[in-house]
Amino acid sequence: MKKASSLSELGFDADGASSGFFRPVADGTSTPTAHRRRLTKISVIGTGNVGMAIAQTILTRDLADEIALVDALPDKLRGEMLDLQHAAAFLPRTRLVSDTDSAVTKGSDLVIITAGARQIPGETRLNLLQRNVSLFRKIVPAVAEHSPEALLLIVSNPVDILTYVAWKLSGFPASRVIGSGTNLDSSRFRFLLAEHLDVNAQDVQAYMVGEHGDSSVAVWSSVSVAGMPVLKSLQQSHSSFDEAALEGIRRAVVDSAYEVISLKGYTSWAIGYSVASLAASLLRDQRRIHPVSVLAAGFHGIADDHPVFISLPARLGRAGVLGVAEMELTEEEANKVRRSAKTLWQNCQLLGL
Ligand SMILES: NC(=O)C1=CN([C@@H]2O[C@H](COP(=O)(O)OP(=O)(O)OC[C@H]3O[C@@H](n4cnc5c(N)ncnc54)[C@H](O)[C@@H]3O)[C@@H](O)[C@H]2O)C=CC1
Ligand SMILES: CC(=O)C(=O)O
Repeated sequence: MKKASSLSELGFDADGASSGFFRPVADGTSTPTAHRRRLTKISVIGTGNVGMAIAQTILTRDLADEIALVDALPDKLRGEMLDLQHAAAFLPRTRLVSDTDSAVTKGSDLVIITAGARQIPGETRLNLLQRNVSLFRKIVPAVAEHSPEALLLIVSNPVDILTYVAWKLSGFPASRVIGSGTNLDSSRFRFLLAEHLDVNAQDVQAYMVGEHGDSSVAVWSSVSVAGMPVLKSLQQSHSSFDEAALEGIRRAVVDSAYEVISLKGYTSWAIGYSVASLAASLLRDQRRIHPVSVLAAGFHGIADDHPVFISLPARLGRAGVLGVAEMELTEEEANKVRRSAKTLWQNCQLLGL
């Protein structure tokens, strides 16, 4: 049975401020609507494991005045909203709304899409393509209509292809359509290196670029700690850091997602933090550099007429992607990025968008 979740649903005055508990100052200027600043609204489409980890992290980081949640399952959706609302006494004030109708997202500054099928153990991200493209055909045009000025942040997998799909279906400029990409893979890479070097992962500069998935590329040539190139010193001190060892570490980064999925059924906490950090950089105009999925045509020899989204380090701010770093890659690294881009581009062409 649906129970009321607010006093107004129980028939009480909708506006507590008019209850007589507070009165405007004598000249009447302190009404509840006076000097209202523009509020920041974030919408999360899909309130499964990933969507809720993102919503929860955004709440604790105080990134939005309003969060709108959308899912196809009404009971689960309402349950998730209420559960978060009940933490109100411990969190910054954030209005939470939810609906199965994406009209609830109207006027969003940032729309994060996590809806869709996820991998079962052993499945690759690319296996999800057809199911999730069908969902995106329903979701993206509607959210774009409700929030024509929003930034779109895509998380559902395969994230690079779905970012392309969202770009096409929304009609938004590429600077406002971003895939969470290898921001997460790069954190996994930094974690492994930080453990080995016994330093804080935040002090390890290291990027995974290319596809968020099996063909992601570890940019060893750019790994540094305290401004010192890590690869050179590792190779000088341990002869075991040969090509095979480096590929083994890259593979460990890729496999870490599969391991978590085989152990708990899905990944959620790390992607929650990853996406919240992207939301902060975007909405707070931080101009931080994140490896995210961006329109990469023309970079690293990817053909200008191959519109494909893959991860490269990008400068993010309130307008979205403010620029893509012209990162120095070795010839081998650039070749791998081009190969990934070609495979993803071929997949995108088959969609006929
Ligand atoms: N890019 C990345 O780094 C990561 C991406 N993912 C991807 O995120 C996606 C979600 O994963 P989980 O949350 O674990 O899955 P989940 O199954 O827990 O949640 C998916 C949610 O989407 C909802 N949904 C389905 N159709 C919908 C529609 N038309 N409108 C609104 N909601 C709808 C479902 O009801 C469900 O609640 C998957 O595609 C997964 O592969 C997961 C982790 C990391
Ligand atoms: C599932 C997924 O894409 C990840 O955790 O990397």
